[in-house]
Amino acid sequence: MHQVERAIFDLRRGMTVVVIDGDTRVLVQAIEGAGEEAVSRLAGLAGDTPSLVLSRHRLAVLGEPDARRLARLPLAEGTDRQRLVDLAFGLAPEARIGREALARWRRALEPAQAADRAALALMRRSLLIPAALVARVSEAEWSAVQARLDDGTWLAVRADEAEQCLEGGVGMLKRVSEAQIPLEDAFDCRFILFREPDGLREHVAVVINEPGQGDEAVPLRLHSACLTGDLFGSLRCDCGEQLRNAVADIQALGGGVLLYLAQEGRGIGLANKLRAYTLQDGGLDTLDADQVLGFGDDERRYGVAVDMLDALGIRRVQLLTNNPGKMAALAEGGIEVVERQALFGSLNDHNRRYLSAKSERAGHLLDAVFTGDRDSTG
Ligand SMILES: Nc1nc2c(ncn2[C@@H]2O[C@H](COP(=O)(O)OP(=O)(O)OP(=O)(O)O)[C@@H](O)[C@H]2O)c(=O)[nH]1
Ligand SMILES: [Zn+2]
Repeated sequence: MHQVERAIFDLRRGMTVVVIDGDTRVLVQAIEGAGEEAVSRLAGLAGDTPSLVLSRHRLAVLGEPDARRLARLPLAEGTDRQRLVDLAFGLAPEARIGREALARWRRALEPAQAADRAALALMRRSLLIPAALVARVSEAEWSAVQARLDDGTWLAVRADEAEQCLEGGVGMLKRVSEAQIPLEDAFDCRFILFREPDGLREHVAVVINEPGQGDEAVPLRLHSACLTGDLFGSLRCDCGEQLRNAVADIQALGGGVLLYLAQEGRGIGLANKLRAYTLQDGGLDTLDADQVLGFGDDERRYGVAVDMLDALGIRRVQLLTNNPGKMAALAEGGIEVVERQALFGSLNDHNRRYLSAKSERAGHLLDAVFTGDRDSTG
């Protein structure tokens, strides 16, 4: 897996990576940051016309009615950067590209192969826009490509290994360091840092009052990182308030655990969350904005949370959340969710639309926020 992690750094820097699947060798480049000449440059290096690998969410935005899987869109020679953006993550593709032309693009779609799936997995793990420029290396160009691999200019990764990178080595989380950190609302707190084996993400368990000694369900909060809300008190969401309320609630319950998970922007990363905010300012809601960028409603996975609970010896929990998806994910991971306790922030003019989309479209249990009955639990 070592090569995969290095490939992620290369892709984030805008470099080309080679994905190998048996006899198929594919040059891969992130769409984000691709220059004006990216398509013709990659065509020259590979000796073949590049394609664009798009997620099923983005394909649905392009009007593909039956988009269940990712697919590969062969690009015309000389496709410029603006057209790449129009296809990969731009707003209103039909208006930009034209109805007929877009239908032609859709008819040209080809099923994705292992190297294409690998390319998209690498983009997601890299927290880049989930679209990849790919080009099959021709026989004629293979020796030139091989020379760049041999001299260390480029890296090669195996498609099957790259495809697995989204799992991030679940089950191999490293417990790295810890310290006592008294908080305003909970004096006896221990912060324990866990690192994913590929070194890309770190998560923190905040253990309040050393719970989990008996059979009692442990009060637990899973909190996904939100830099803007947690740190700056952004009014666009309710995260900062939820974070502080969770600490106070766990303290009031006698102690428990807060897992602070590196899942910024429901797993799409801060760069993409800021892009999504700008799309929301143009009229989209929180879910549609993510879809325009090629993401699903919620890109989070909770395997690391289950691993952290395992490391802390916690099997039964009282979960502080309004999100049924978190309860289901823990149950799937073998953690018994004995009870749920609601946890609210305040409603304001800036987060009303965000919270109503979560309530109406994503099934979050937020009725009490809108009726003002903030004490209710479910
Ligand atoms: N993509 C995206 N992410 C957002 C937006 N607003 C907030 N977030 C992220 O949404 C996540 C919210 O995390 P949580 O509060 O733990 O989870 P939740 O799904 O709201 O569920 P509960 O709070 O447990 O009820 C954080 O990662 C935020 O960064 C948005 O408009 N778009
Ligand atoms: Zn937030």
